[in-house]
Amino acid sequence: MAILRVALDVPLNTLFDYLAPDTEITAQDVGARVLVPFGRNMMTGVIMEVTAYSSVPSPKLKHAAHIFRDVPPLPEGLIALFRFCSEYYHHPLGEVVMNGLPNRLRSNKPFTRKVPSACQYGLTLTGRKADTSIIPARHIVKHRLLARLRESRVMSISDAKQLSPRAPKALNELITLGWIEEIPFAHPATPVPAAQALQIPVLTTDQRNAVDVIAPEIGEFNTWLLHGVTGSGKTEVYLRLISLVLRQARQTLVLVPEINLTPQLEAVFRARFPTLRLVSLHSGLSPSERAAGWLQAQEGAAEIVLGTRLAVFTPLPKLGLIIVDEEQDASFKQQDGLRYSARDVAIFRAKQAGVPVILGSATPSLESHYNAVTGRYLRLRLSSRAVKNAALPVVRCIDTRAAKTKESFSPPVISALERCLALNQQSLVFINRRGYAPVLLCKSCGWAATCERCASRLVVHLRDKRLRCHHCGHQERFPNVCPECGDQDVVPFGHGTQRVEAALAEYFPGARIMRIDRDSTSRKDAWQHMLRDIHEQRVDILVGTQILAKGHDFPKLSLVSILNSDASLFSTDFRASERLFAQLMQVAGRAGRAGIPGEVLIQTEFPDHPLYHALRQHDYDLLAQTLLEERKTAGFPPFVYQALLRAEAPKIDTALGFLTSAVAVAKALGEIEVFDPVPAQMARLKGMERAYLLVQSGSRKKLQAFLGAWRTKLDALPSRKVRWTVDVDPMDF
Ligand SMILES: Nc1ncnc2c1ncn2[C@@H]1O[C@H](COP(=O)(O)OP(=O)(O)OP(=O)(O)O)[C@@H](O)[C@H]1O
Ligand SMILES: [Zn+2]
Repeated sequence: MAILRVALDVPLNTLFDYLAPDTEITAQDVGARVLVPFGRNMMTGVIMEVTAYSSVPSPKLKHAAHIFRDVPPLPEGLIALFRFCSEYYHHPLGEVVMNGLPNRLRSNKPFTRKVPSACQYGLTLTGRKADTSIIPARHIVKHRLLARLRESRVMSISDAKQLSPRAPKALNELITLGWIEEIPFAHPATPVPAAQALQIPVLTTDQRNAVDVIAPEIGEFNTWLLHGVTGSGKTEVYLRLISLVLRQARQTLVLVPEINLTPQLEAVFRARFPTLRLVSLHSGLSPSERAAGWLQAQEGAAEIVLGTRLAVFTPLPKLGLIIVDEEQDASFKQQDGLRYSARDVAIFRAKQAGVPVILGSATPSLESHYNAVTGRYLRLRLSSRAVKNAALPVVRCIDTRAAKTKESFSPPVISALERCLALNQQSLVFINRRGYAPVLLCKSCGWAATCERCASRLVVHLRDKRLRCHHCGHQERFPNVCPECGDQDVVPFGHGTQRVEAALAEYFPGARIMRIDRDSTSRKDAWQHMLRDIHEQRVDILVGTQILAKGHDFPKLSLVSILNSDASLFSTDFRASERLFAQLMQVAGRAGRAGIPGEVLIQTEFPDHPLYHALRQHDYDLLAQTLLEERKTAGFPPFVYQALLRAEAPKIDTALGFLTSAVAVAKALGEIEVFDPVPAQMARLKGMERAYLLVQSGSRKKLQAFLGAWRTKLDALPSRKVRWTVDVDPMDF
């Protein structure tokens, strides 16, 4: 009887053998989900191999209970991708595979497909060209449907029923005729910016060049770095390339760092390709929506899959192109479980499929920049703004040692905001801290409210009178008196978005102010409404965190004020400068994108810092070169390859003890640089004490070989009460 080798969601680096439940097992069943007994429970896994032999003695082998044939098995390419991730990230294969599936497909129940309620109809190419007079005039409903579709391009079933109760029947007949097709995807509620909806712009010279260089190579693997200044029209380059891929009837995968960027991009794609079949995949979907989108991708029906990092594991049988927008963004890296970088997995995937991958950014990561310098990636530049007469904004530093701030605002920033209001233009105030104030302090004894489960301060949320931990979500009521000394003088200290919003309301009572951070956008659809209000100019001043910093295109926005970013200038994290620069360049890049001159004001006590200097000059290359030299001297990535062994335990000594044994094992394996175990920067998180151990090498191959051998030894170490994981190419320490 055939043996199934099954991947299960358990932290053991092995597959599990089961006897097949029936005799009709073939190699075709590789990739199918299967229900198996595991311990005392039943679990759903994925069949990775079908073989004739097992090393498990046959009396011990159990029968698998059931093979799900409700959806097609995972394609070979996806299984290969999972294997690659398991090997490269040294993470158990079963967890990798199951983590890559939508939740609904991980459950022990078969998947039943709901007919998508938001099904849409559109004209096919034949339908668009057809001579409607061949349909008899008495078929009024059909004529009405066709006329309506010529006008609005798509309609839902309820739109159709409004035309006539007989519309569903007429639609079906037109589908049979090949004039109309079903587009089983919901359309966004986001407004399409009018200019984009109507006309296709003439490419700028830089855009033309980028398209002309990439287009002939569209059938081949290459990593392209599309390095274009903010507002240079990278999206238009994507659109032109996507249209080539659509013509070949192949699929495009588009990855963005933030869920908030999906509606805008989705609207742009739909405006350009009205009958496009697009699915969005991100964490904001219900489990069945996500599973439905995933299956449409797997069936090849979705022409574009647009999503956040998890979308990199979508099955795409006809993959033709991958785009990673804002490739430098840290949110492409998963920070728990399988700690993968969606950008790096995307590159592997493109290579595997023999298709190009485009990394787009105004501020490429130093790794990608270095890869372009050394020729591993092919760089294309877009060096000016795309819109006629739009120039990069003027960036100025306001020295707050001279221009003292009041409630976060210096006089020059206040006057600039005033001018902007008077001109009826929009402005953006950037502060990278949500909540009202980052700390609650007792002025009498110096007590500060801290989280009981994390090594962090509690953030003051004044509106709901609560203190919140931004790391674990813990909340508590506001104390009326200091719990330490009983004094009543407990006050919020420092500034967050809510406090800045309140201060602005005092400064400008007549202005329409909108705060945009994770708190204000958490309600479903909130962001869509906010976007519309911004586009339709029902907002004067935006106050926001990094959510607002990247990717957005708000034509009426002319002023960006950055309130306080000095703290990151002197961080101990070697990536801090790179990140700060990217973030500020991105946020500055929101100003003056559509021809109104843009201005950026940075409040700082260190106006002479090289980072601000580079920012004023819009000189990415200069800063990148300086940072690369620093990294080279210090022996940091991209000149070395790193991995962290992370350990957590209820007591820090337990975690450090485990890591100390790991050091001994590592040193015995040799040929690798091994550092001392240290407590993590956030030493306590969610009640666990955390520490890590860094290993690195100048050769990725050597590091990989070492990690393979090390892992096996680590598995054998006593590790009671310790949870540990390997983090390859770590981003945070
Ligand atoms: N060839 C063109 N002619 C005129 N306008 C254009 C052209 N290409 C793009 N645009 C417009 O330029 C604006 C900026 O484009 P886009 O948002 O793609 O920039 P970007 O390169 O992605 O910038 P960022 O990195 O800041 O997100 C958009 O409003 C877009 O419609
Ligand atoms: Zn906490």
